[in-house]
Amino acid sequence: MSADHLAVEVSRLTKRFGAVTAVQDLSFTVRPGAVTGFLGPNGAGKTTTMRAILDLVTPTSGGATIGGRRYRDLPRPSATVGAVFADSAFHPGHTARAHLRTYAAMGGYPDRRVDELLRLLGLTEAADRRTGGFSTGMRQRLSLATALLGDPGVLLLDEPGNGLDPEGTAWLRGFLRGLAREGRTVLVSSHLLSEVEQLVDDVVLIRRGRKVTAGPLAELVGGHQSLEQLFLKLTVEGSTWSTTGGEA
Ligand SMILES: Nc1ncnc2c1ncn2[C@@H]1O[C@H](COP(=O)(O)OP(=O)(O)OP(=O)(O)O)[C@@H](O)[C@H]1O
Repeated sequence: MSADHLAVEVSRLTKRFGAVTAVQDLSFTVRPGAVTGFLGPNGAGKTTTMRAILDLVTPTSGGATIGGRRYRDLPRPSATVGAVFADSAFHPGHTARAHLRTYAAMGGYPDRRVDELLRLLGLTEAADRRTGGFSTGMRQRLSLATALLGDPGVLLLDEPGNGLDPEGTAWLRGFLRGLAREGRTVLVSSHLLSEVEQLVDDVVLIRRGRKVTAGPLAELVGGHQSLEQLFLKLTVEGSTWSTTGGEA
C-alpha cells in the first residue's frame, strides 16, 4: 500500500450553516498506525468535520490537512484518503463486482484490485449478487472495499458500526485494527460510546461542535468506569462552563 503514514490535522475549524454552528474552533490530530474514535452525541458535528476534511463542505474558517496538504491539493486523492459515509448508496440492480469495477475504472485501478478487495472483505461468494439484496453488514463491507480501491493510507469512516450485529461488529474491529497495524490512519465516528470502546486506541470527544477532550483512550478513561462515564462527567462540567463561556 501507499503506507505514507499520513496524519490528519484539523485546525481551528469552524462551520456555520446559517444560524446553526455545526463546528466551532475545533482542532485535533489523528495519528497514523492507530484507530481514532471521533465521538459525540447526535448533531455534535462529526459528519460536518469529516466532510470538511474531504473538502465536501467549505469551512467558515480554519481547515484540515492530510499529510500537510489540503484535500484539494493532494495529487492522487483516492489513493490517499478513502471515506465511507453512513448514507453510502449502491445501485440496487448492480452486483458487488460491477459496483467495484465501475469505481475502479473511475480511479484508474485494474480489475484485479476488485478481486483482491472482494477477497479481503469476505465478499467473493456474494460478488455476483445484486446489492439490492445485501444485508447491512454486506453493504458495510462493500463500502469499505470501495474506499480501499486506491489502497489509501487514510480512512475516514462515518458511523461504520451502525446496524451491525455483534458478529459484524467483531469483524469490523479486527479489520480496522489490521488497517491501523499496517500504518494507516483510521478515523471512525460514532455516537455510541460503549460500542467503540473496544475498537479505538485514541479518542476525540466533541459536543455541540466543540472539543470536550482528546487523547489515548487508556489515559483518558483512567480512573473512570467507562468512556461514557468520562464523557458525562466532562459534559456536566462543560455545561457549567457554557453558561460563562457562551457555548450555544
Ligand atoms: N447542510 C446543512 N445545513 C444546515 N444544518 C446542517 C447541515 N449539515 C449539518 N447541519 C447541522 O449541523 C449540526 C451538526 O451536524 P452533523 O451531521 O455534523 O453532526 P453529527 O455529529 O455527525 O451527528 P450524527 O451523529 O447525528 O450523525 C447539526 O445541528 C445539523 O443539523
